[in-house]
Amino acid sequence: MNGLTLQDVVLTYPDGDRRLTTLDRVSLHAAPGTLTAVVGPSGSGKSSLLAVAATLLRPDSGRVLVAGRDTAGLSPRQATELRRDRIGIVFQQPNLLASLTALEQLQAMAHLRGVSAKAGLPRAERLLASVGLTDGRQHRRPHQLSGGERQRVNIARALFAEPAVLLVDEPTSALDHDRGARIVDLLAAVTRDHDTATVMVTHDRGFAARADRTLELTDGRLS
Ligand SMILES: Nc1ncnc2c1ncn2[C@@H]1O[C@H](COP(=O)(O)OP(=O)(O)OP(=O)(O)O)[C@@H](O)[C@H]1O
Repeated sequence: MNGLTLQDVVLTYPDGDRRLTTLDRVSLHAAPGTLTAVVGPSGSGKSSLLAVAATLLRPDSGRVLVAGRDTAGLSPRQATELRRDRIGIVFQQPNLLASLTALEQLQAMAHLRGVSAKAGLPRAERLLASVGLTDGRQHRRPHQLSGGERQRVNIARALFAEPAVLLVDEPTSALDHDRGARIVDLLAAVTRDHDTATVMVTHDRGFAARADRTLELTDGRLS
């Protein structure tokens, strides 16, 4: 199955001499071209869910399939390659490099993949234009951009490798309500345009309602 699939995922953390169950038999399927919001309060396991989906954490049991590929048997190197090629990740705080312009942030992604920055330029320009970064703003460094614009660069950068799966952690936390709503709408649009299986975690129900569907995470259980 394409997209992202979690089957009966259990994740525990050590907690003194016991273990704390953070994800409790979580199953979900995110199809290509759909935006799924996972909403839940602080501590419900949202970041842990994304870390497991990103193959950054290995679950205690259950399966994680990325673009149809079972991630269980992957070596660390194969998991790194899968993340680089198939998974885009948008963190809460845009972790952009302070010294690079918006365009250069994307060109650096080309470089990471063994493509020259010059060869990556047209794609970088197209992607930035598609998230609304035009009129010279693509040549600005992060401190010369607004919080919403920085998040747009972050999203464009995550799309650079044409990922099958896009994982988004609280993309609106640094933004006021209107800018946050526009970022969620942008995520819905890029999800359709790039046919990504997008999972966005948020504690904000209003933003979650703008997604194609909303799932609730409560104490590690998804419903
Ligand atoms: N490395 C860790 N070791 C032990 N416990 C952890 C670890 N990381 C998270 N936890 C615990 O797992 C639970 C879920 O944490 P998680 O960060 O996934 O929640 P969250 O829903 O993303 O919260 P928030 O909205 O506050 O970011 C919490 O009880 C947290 O204390």
